Amino acid sequence: MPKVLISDKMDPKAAEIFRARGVEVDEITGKTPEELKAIIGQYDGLAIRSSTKATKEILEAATNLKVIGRAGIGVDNVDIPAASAKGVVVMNTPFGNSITTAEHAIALMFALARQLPEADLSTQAGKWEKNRFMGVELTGKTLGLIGAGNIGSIVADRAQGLKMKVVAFDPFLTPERAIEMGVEKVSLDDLLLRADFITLHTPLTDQTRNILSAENLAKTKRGVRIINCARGGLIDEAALKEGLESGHIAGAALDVFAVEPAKEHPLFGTPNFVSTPHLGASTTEAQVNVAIQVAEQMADFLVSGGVTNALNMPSLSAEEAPRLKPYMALAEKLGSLVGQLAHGDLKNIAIESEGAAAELNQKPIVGAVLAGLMRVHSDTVNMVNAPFLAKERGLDVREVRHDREGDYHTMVRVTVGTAQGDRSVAGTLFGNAAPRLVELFGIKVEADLAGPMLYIVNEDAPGFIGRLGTTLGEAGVNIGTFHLGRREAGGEAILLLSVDDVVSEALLAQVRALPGVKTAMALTF
Ligand SMILES: NC(=O)C1=CN([C@@H]2O[C@H](COP(=O)(O)OP(=O)(O)OC[C@H]3O[C@@H](n4cnc5c(N)ncnc54)[C@H](O)[C@@H]3O)[C@@H](O)[C@H]2O)C=CC1
Ligand SMILES: O=C(O)C(=O)COP(=O)(O)O
Repeated sequence: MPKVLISDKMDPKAAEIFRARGVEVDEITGKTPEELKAIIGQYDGLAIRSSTKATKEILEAATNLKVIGRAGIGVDNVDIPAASAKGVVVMNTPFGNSITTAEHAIALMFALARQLPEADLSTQAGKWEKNRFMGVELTGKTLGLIGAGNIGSIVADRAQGLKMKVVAFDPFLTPERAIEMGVEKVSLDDLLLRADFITLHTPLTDQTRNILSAENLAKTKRGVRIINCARGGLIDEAALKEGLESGHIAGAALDVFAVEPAKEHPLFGTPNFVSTPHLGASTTEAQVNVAIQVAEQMADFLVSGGVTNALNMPSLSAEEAPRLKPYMALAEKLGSLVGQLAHGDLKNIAIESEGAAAELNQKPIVGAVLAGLMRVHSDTVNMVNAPFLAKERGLDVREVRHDREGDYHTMVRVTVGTAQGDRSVAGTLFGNAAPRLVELFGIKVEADLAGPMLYIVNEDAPGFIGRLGTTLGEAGVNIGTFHLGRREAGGEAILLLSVDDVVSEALLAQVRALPGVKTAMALTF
């Protein structure tokens, strides 16, 4: 039974769902990194919010871990490259708390416009300072949106309801989407110059870190009010404090800080500064949403291999997973075969499907081919990290789905571009289940790809098979299966033998020395 650790406070629905789906679950929150490291090895899944940091060190200790589920959106607390390198799927719940977070940004905007926290404090202190708190209207003001994704677009919609003009800076925002959202797409400089309020809604990445730097804050309009419900680290906090103190910035509201928990902070006590302790996602509705979603997604993956909302792997529904499983085995074997046979740098790879295979989700098939191919270079490659490694190596990957009916009811073909030209292998499923190689470099063969194998290209001539059998027999190598293919009689022949033990280099040298042998290689599957 798979076992999951919930290491951050989560709605009880998550544990309920895990148990109902046959997943064992422990809820242990508040552990230090050292304590987490000591126990993580027992778990197949780790369910987190923003407090747990899934660092490289934690991942190294996570010897059984298959999936990390983030009950929320931001995954900057997960070392995704390290997880990918270890073949751990990382999932989030991209929509469950977006309305709630957008509403928090709007709430903070009002808090700044009308100085609500200070007014509340003063009133409850019995001061009745009616003349101290002079606010500003939102109607007619310009809201500068940095990041116009899910949350940013909900904020834009609500702000338009408040009759604000919204300008947005987001390099990935298309002009069409900007029109649909009713916002004006602008440059960052333009936004800084024009916005009365600025709200941040980007993930924390190398590109967004310090996006409101001291230099950029200096470009803002005098009297600007700034809201950050995205991530600490997007704003230079020291420069923000200076701006508030000089009066250039009329107000700032932070829900997030560069270092959390922020129990002490230079900004605390600064005039016109409002803060909340990372409450953006903290509503009953959002927490129920993300708890249900993360548990369903993780259980799908651990129980049936379904993949939803993964950040480092293509999606695969729980219904598709069983049908795709034999195809993934076939794809991986074909990838492995070309990886072992093709020499030198591969520049491109095409994965073609026809018949029943063409009707399936191609992404997992492509992922499995790449995993097979890349595993030749590294043991730690799997479906999760293979596409990243392929990209890193500059491999151009193409997927093609054919409508045509071929010789087989289902077929997957893998073609790699090598210095010697294109090399292609193809396979089918017997009985919709058993992977079988049917074509190797243009020659029809029929072979299982399993265990240690010997691959030989030779000139088709009488007596060769006998001599090969004797050589292997004398070396004590037992032949399991024997597959022969040739282009034409007397031409080039291909032999694929499954053998009981890995063929040694010394024996390979003997095989290569047999008359007519052009190539001899040991393969493993
Ligand atoms: N305070 C809280 O409790 C919560 C905070 N968040 C934070 O909000 C962030 C945004 O969430 P979503 O809108 O759902 O994400 P999203 O992925 O839908 O949108 C992010 C947007 O940022 C844009 N972006 C990326 N790089 C950019 C750059 N260099 N400059 C400008 N824009 C850039 C993207 O194009 C995208 O449109 C999350 O990554 C998370 O860190 C999310 C939920 C709760
Ligand atoms: O979903 C997000 O990105 C959040 O920042 C919410 O964080 P939390 O789950 O409340 O710790």
